[in-house]
Parts: sequence; structure tokens; C-alpha cells
Amino acid sequence: MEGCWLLVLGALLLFLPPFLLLGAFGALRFRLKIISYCALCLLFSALAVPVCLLKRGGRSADNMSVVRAFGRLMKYVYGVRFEVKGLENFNIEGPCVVISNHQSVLDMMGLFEILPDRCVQIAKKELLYAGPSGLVAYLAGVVYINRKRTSDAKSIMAEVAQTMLKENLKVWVYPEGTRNNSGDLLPFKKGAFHLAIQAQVPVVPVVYASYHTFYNQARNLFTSGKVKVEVLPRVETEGLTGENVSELTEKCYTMMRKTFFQLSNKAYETHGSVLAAQ
Ligand SMILES: CCCCCCCC/C=C\CCCCCCCC(=O)SCCNC(=O)CCNC(=O)[C@H](O)C(C)(C)COP(=O)(O)OP(=O)(O)OC[C@H]1O[C@@H](n2cnc3c(N)ncnc32)[C@H](O)[C@@H]1OP(=O)(O)O
Ligand SMILES: CCCCCCCCCCCCCC(=O)OC[C@@H](O)COP(=O)(O)O
Repeated sequence: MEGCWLLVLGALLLFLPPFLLLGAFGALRFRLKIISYCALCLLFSALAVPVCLLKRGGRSADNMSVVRAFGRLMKYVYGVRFEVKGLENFNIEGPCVVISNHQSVLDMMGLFEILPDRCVQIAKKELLYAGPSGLVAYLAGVVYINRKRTSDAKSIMAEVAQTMLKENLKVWVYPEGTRNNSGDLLPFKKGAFHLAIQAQVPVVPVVYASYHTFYNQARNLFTSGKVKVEVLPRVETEGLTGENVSELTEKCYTMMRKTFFQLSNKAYETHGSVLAAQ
């Protein structure tokens, strides 16, 4: 009897290390893949910098099409495919504020997949120091803000409201304000909506389905996969004032959250109760 237990113990001791190793290997493989993704971003950015400089000599929103062309190559390397609906909702004469959910650094693929012409993003200022990627984003007109200094961020956004009208720019904001891979949307910050109302331009919401089937940081999962994307109809802001910011934020949030659950094949949950997804 005792020999039997010893045998079981022996077998466990024999098989456990490879399993542990396999677990560690999964984590390592995931890390390496993310590092390779960032390295590729840096490499493509480094290639795009001279093209931007030669074409336009400095910072210009027109350079974004150069970055977009390089950015669109990334999906072939990682086997990520996009199924896009509603692209015609980008057909807007003049400026608008585009808002979308932000799950991970992988969003750069989905961003460049559908990015309209003359559209610049709002980014955290830390990205300016990401070597060639920070530089190329600067050359392509990305607006950097310091999230820790709300008053500075607000005054930069107020300037953006002027610039987008003067220079006919679309501005892409991630209203969650940070990456979020939780399988739900974070509450929205209000900057994007102040911006749209100040400039009196429409908001165009874009929703990317949850990456959970092929990418999950907690489970060290990063394989090839398909992402459904939907560009929703514009939300007008003409005639709205500062008093309507919260209402506009809420409206866009609810619309995008419903779409997010639908695209991700999940039952729609209001915070508290559960409703069936349409
Ligand atoms: C070459 C190939 C491949 C290579 C790829 C590499 C190259 C890439 C190149 C190019 C692509 C670049 C892509 C970059 C992507 C980057 C993504 C990011 O970095 S995401 C993080 C940064 N973005 C944000 O954070 C924006 C969203 N945040 C906001 O809009 C916030 O509202 C913000 C920062 C302006 C303020 O944040 P608060 O934390 O203080 O939050 P609140 O609750 O919104 O505001 C507090 C109070 O201030 C008022 N407020 C906000 N904005 C206002 C304004 N403009 N005017 C007046 N009041 C305002 C609000 O109404 C609120 O007041 P009441 O609670 O309503 O009383
Ligand atoms: C000097 C080397 C650093 C390595 C840099 C890797 C270069 C990749 C640059 C791709 C741009 C990624 C955009 C992005 O996804 O940024 C994250 C922010 O939105 C939100 O930040 P956070 O969640 O609040 O930390």
C-alpha cells in the first residue's frame, strides 16, 4: 500500500516540473510576443520617420497616411483580421471627434485599419519618449497631453478645438483614458465631449469587439484572430453647450457599450441588471 503512494508521489514529482515549465513557458512566450510587437512598432516607425521628413519636412497631419501605410502591415505579421461595418459613417465633410474603446497596445492595428485621412490622435505624453514611435507620432500630428495635470490637458484640448476647425482635422480620442482589457468599457472621461461641443462638430463612435478569444493578458493568450469593428452613425453636437457634456457622454457611452456587448457575443448587462442583447 505504502509502495503505491510512493509510486504516485514519484509520478507527481516526475510530471510536475514539465507542467510548471510549460506554464512558465506560456508566460514567457506571451511576453516575447508582446515585446516583438513593440519592437516591430519601433522598427516600422523608424522606417516611417525619414519618409515623413522627406515628404513634408516636419510635423503635418498628412504624414499620418505614411504611418497608416506602415501600421497596416502589422496585422499580417500577427494574423489579426478585421471585419469592419459602417465605414461610410466616416464620410463627413469637415472635422469630427472619433471616439473608440482601447483594449491594448494591439489597438494600433485596428486603429490604422480604419483611420480616415487627416485624423490625429490624442495620446499620453509618456508616448513621446517611445523612441521612433514617439517621434513619428509627433511628425504625424499626434497631440500629447499630460493626464496628471487636468488643467493643462484641458487647455491643450481647447486649443485642439480651434486647430481642428482651422486645419480641417478629425481627432481620435480614447475616452476611457487608458488601456482596458477587462471585457467591459470603463466609464468615459469627458475631454472628447467637451472638445466636440466646443468645436461644434459631430462625434463618431467606433467600437472594437473584445479581444478575449485571441488575446488575454491574464491567461497569457495571444494568437491570431478576428476582430469585429463597427463605426456607428455620427452624433450631432450643433447647438449643444457645456451644460450638455454629461448627457452627450452618457449617450455615447450607452450606445458604444451596447454595441461592444453585441459585437463580443455577450449578453448585455446594465450595471446591476441583465438585459438580452439585441
Ligand atoms: C508605424 C507603424 C506602427 C507604429 C505605431 C506607433 C506609432 C503611433 C503613431 C500614431 C498613433 C498614436 C496613437 C496613440 C494612442 C494613444 C492612446 C493614449 O495615450 S490614451 C491616453 C490619453 N488620452 C486620453 O486620456 C484622452 C481621454 N481623456 C480625457 O479626455 C480627459 O477628460 C482629460 C485628460 C482631458 C481630463 O481627465 P480627468 O482625469 O481630469 O477626467 P474628467 O472626468 O474627464 O475631467 C474632470 C473634470 O474636468 C472637466 N473637463 C474635462 N475636459 C474639459 C475641457 N476640455 N474643458 C472644460 N472642462 C473639462 C470634466 O467635465 C470634469 O468636470 P465635471 O466632473 O464634469 O464637473
Ligand atoms: C523606448 C522603448 C519603449 C517601447 C515602446 C513601444 C512602442 C510602441 C508604441 C505603440 C503606441 C502604443 C499606444 C498605446 O497603446 O499606448 C497606451 C496608452 O494608450 C494608454 O496607456 P496606459 O494604459 O494608461 O498605460
